[in-house]
Amino acid sequence: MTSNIPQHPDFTHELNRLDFTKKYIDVVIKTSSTSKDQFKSNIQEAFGDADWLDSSAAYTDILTNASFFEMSKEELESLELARTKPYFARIDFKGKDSGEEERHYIGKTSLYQRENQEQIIVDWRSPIANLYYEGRIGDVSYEAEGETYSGELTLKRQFMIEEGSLDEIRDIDLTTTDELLQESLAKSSSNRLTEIISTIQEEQNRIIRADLNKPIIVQGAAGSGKTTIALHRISYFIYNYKEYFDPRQLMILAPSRLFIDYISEALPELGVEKVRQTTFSDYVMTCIGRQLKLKEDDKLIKMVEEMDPESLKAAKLSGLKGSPVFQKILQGFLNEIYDRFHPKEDFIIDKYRLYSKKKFIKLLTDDFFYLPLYKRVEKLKSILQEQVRFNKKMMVDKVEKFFDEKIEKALYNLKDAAKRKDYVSRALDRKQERLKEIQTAIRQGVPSYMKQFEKKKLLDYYDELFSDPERLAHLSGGKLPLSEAEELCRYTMTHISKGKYELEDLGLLLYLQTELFGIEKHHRAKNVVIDEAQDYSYMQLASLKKALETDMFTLVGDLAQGIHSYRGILSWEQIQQGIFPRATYTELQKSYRTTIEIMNEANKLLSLLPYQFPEVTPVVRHGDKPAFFERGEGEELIAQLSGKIAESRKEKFHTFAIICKTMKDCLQLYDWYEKWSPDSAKLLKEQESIPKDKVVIVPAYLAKGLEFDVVIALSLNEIYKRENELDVKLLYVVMTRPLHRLFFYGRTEEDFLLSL
Ligand SMILES: Nc1ncnc2c1ncn2[C@@H]1O[C@H](COP(=O)(O)OP(=O)(O)OP(=O)(O)O)[C@@H](O)[C@H]1O
Repeated sequence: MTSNIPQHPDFTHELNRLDFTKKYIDVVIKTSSTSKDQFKSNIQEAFGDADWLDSSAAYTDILTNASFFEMSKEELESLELARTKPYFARIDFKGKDSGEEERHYIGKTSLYQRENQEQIIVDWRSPIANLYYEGRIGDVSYEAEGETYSGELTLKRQFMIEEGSLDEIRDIDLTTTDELLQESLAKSSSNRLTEIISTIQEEQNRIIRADLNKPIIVQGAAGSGKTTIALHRISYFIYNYKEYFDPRQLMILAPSRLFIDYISEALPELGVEKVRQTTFSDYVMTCIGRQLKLKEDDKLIKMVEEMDPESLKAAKLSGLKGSPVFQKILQGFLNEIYDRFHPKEDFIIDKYRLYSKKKFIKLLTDDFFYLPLYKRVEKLKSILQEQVRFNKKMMVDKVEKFFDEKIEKALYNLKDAAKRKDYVSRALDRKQERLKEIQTAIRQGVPSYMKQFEKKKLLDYYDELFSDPERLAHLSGGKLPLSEAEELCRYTMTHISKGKYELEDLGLLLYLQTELFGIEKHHRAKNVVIDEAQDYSYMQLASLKKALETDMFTLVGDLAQGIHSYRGILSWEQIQQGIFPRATYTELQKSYRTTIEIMNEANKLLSLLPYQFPEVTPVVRHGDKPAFFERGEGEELIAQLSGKIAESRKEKFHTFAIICKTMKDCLQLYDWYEKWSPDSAKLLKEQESIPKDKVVIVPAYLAKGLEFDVVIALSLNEIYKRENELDVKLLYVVMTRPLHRLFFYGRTEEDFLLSL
């Protein structure tokens, strides 16, 4: 790698190029906000004093071929964002066939010179930009629109551009060991996901650009960039499919609203702000069309705080509702419901058989089976209505004809006038009666036939499912013992009878909703990204796939951080085999977030977990070793913490979190903060945004997925126990949150399973 700045021989050339690009962007922005007639004078104004361009062909081109600008609002917005840093890299590629050397400047968005269609900036998501991420100097190839282009990569150059001015140029070979990455990682966090487009690594790039028509499962170590990659993959997807998909058809499922808030700032930068962002529970409620009261999800908290056997039991029971056995149970349950929709009689109106039950059942179980049950029934109802409409005239005509003929005959045959009159009058009455009868039969035929079918609501069916343990055990085909079924029914009925549901119920409700009533089309996303996927249960994922009618999922997660594993995923294999057989499985073991010293400590915890993952490899970046301090109480502790934070602020760190094992400890600490250092800390509860200027106090289970410059792991009343898997996972989460510094404050090192 060379980095001789600013003496780099091309520095002036690149400076001019940057100047040209910036001015061109200005013209584009200005022109589109004024009018096309203004274009020429804008150009002259912008480039008038640029003597380096005077003689260049590009300048003449611009002036002579001024053409109409058509930019969408989105294009314009991204161009405005790109003004201060139009590109970050350049690659030179010499095509084998053409033999010509092409220069490509890679940035966040593309920009064409409208006059000659030459690219001024190439989008990072374009096929050729892949060479920047994957290619090394020498022979390379890339694919675009099904064709392979071979050639030689002769230059790979990075630009350090800040606020529109070129600071430095570096020619590199591999992106993996570049200084740009080191510098980017060394920066302090502003609590938000940072921009990584210029430093995306090869293994990450492969996931971002992996086949967009296939699901992908990523097991990634803490800090390996899962969240970041997931967002970039969406951005890549949008770029590639912008003509086919509206971004609103894509969906990000985040673990909490707090997390959505955390990622939301990164979204517009990537052009993915229109993507639907929601949580699993909000999404299910949208699909079922009603707001359910959710039982407080306190199982994890109780398990952590009290270790009480009741919570353990509850967790186990709820966990069952997420396990694959429930797919079997639900399918059996649905089959029983379907059977109840087999009519007992043919559809007869008056004495006419308009539709046979056999045909009805065939349509129900065969031709229309692709539809949700109640939609099938609706369809059948309209078929019957159609039959009635079609035969109505015939039925009425027949009655009329019958009586008219009778009357005619009487008029002709009966000689006695009085008798004839009497007969005719009775026949006319009878005719009216029959016509009335038949009209009523016509009107009521369909509704009364349909009455034989139940009309229940989703929640009624859910009640039904958990009201009979014997049936539940039977439906499981022996996989759920009766004793467990009894416990599960009792447990579930206790809360649903009060109108309250727990997260574990939602997956099953979504499944039933899909099969019985269907999901409205506009709620169905075409492509779904799930972050922290390890916390999803098998049934949640199976239901989502069914509801969305697609397997186009990007699942990213880390089993080592699976603190909800009582209900979550135990192995990716099971998910791949059972739900996403087309999925590609990838592992990321490199961690970008934290320093070697911190990662080495966190890695020690992995050996206490039952997974066979290799140790996480931190990207080479050093920092201070994590340190332990014996803590004081009350005012003394607050003084200790404030001192440490002030010290860190001097090191130019901006974001600080004190992470306790439990909310109880957090509350205690927050109390002390309020008393001894009011207004300097913020206690983070679910669904709040993260303040940038305060020290954040947060329990471990809520800190998952977040990152801070400096993390203080604090133990007041709660310690982490080696023998408890959940404790180890929680501590692992805590220790992998910091970017730069990690401190422990407690009574003894062993309380944090440390031997520093
Ligand atoms: N290629 C990269 N270049 C620069 N920074 C990167 C790169 N990859 C990841 N990072 C940074 O590493 C940090 C961790 O990324 P991210 O939060 O996406 O990881 P994660 O795998 O989701 O972590 P966790 O499992 O802890 O939630 C972020 O600060 C991110 O900006």
